[in-house]
Order: sequence, then C-alpha cells, then structure tokens
Amino acid sequence: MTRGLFISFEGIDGAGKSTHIDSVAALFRQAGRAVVLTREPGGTPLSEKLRELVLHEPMNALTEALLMFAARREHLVQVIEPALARGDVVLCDRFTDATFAYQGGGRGFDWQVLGQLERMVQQTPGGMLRQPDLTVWFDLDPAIAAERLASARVPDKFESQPADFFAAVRAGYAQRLSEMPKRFARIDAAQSREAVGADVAMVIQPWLDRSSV
Ligand SMILES: Nc1ncnc2c1ncn2[C@@H]1O[C@H](COP(=O)(O)OP(=O)(O)OP(=O)(O)O)[C@@H](O)[C@H]1O
Ligand SMILES: Cc1cn([C@H]2C[C@H](O)[C@@H](COP(=O)(O)O)O2)c(=O)[nH]c1=O
Repeated sequence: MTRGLFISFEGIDGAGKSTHIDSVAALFRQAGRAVVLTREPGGTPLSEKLRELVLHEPMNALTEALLMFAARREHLVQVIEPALARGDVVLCDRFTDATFAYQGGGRGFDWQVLGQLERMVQQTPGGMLRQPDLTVWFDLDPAIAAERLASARVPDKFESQPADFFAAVRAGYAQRLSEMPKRFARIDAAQSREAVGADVAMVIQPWLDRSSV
C-alpha cells in the first residue's frame, strides 16, 4: 500500500501560501494520489468553530495556545491520521510550526511548554510524534506581506498585528527551521508568483517522484 504523505505550508500572514497550495494538490492528483487539502486552525466542524474564536476574540496567550492545540488534536484524530493511514497526501495550510512562530515567537509564550503540548497532542496511534514529512516555509519580509494584504482583505486579529509582531513570528519560523532543518524547505516568497511557484514545484518534485513508483 502507498505510504501517506504529510506536507505543511507555513509563513507569516500574506506570505503567499494559499496562492500555491491548489497547484501542489493538482500535481499530486496528476501523479495518481488522493489528496486531502486542509488547514489549521480548522479542518473539522469543531476545529472550524475554534478557529472563529481564536481569530476574532481577544484572549490570554495560554488560552490561545491551548485552543490551537485543541483544534489540532481534533483535526489529527478526525482527518489527518485517517488520511495518512489510507495512504493519501495531506496538504495542510499551517500546522504546529505556526503555533511555535505565532504563540511562541509572536506572543512570547514559553517554547518548552509548547514542546510539551506538541508531544502530547501529536502522538500517533503507534506512539510516535506526528510531524509533517515536508514543511514548505514561504519566507517574506513583513513589510512586503503587509503591502500585499492591504489591498487583499479586511484583517483578522492576527493580520491586524504590528510589523514587529510579524518580525518575531518570522524569527520563530527561522528557529523551528534551525531545530529541524531536514523537514523544512525555505522559499524566498518575495519573488514573483511565477518564481515562487517554480521553487515550490522544485521542492515538491522528489515527493512526486516517490508517488509515481
Ligand atoms: N509572489 C507574489 N507577489 C505578489 N503578490 C502575491 C504573491 N503571492 C501572493 N500574492 C498576493 O498576496 C496576497 C496574500 O497571498 P495569500 O493569500 O496566498 O497569502 P497567505 O500566505 O495564504 O496568507 P494568509 O496566511 O494570511 O491567509 C494575495 O492577494 C495574493 O494574490
Ligand atoms: C495554525 C495556527 C494559526 N495561527 C494564526 C496564523 C494566521 O494569522 C491565522 C490563520 O489564518 P490563515 O489565513 O488561515 O493563515 O491563525 C496561529 O496563531 N497559531 C497557529 O497554531
């Protein structure tokens, strides 16, 4: 049976993740793989309700971190683990690196405590720690992201944060990359859409090759 594959897409708000995820899904489908396209926070009816709360209600930093992990636990149990067990490709718009970057880097919440929650929430049925096989990090200067978002939509609670918050979130992603370099592919998201798309296709290619055999 084909092995399941878990790919997450990360970056500060407005970095360009959503622009490229559908194309990645199309590439895997062309290679004959079943694809589950999902997002965090969200991905199940309950997790989507939690998303509404965390994106729009002011709350304590610990409450925010716990709700992110509560939504994730539900998402893992209901959607991600069953899809991986079937051998599907799971493409997830944000996963736990976002919690380290936003709640850890951005809000200054304790990194070690986030690590404890990660180990508790992401334990697989076989007792392993579930992590993405690949994390595509769209790395972008917060000033460029803010310019892109200004003309795109009404900002939510996170998107309304000042530039120094996003500089800290970006540093949080950089720290996660330094802790787990093999899992990460960093993309220079300041390039044109076409150039970013080409870089994304390049980092996905080895996983597509494995899908075809
Ligand atoms: N390379 C690019 N150059 C210029 N604009 C871009 C580029 N990539 C995406 N955009 C535009 O920037 C805006 C944000 O892109 P997108 O929604 O893909 O970001 P995102 O990372 O998914 O953001 P969020 O996490 O906040 O949902 C959109 O208006 C999109 O069209
Ligand atoms: C998973 C996760 C997300 N966030 C933040 C990051 C974004 O500002 C929003 C999600 O909005 P998007 O348009 O779907 O990117 O939530 C967070 O702070 N912590 C997390 O763990």
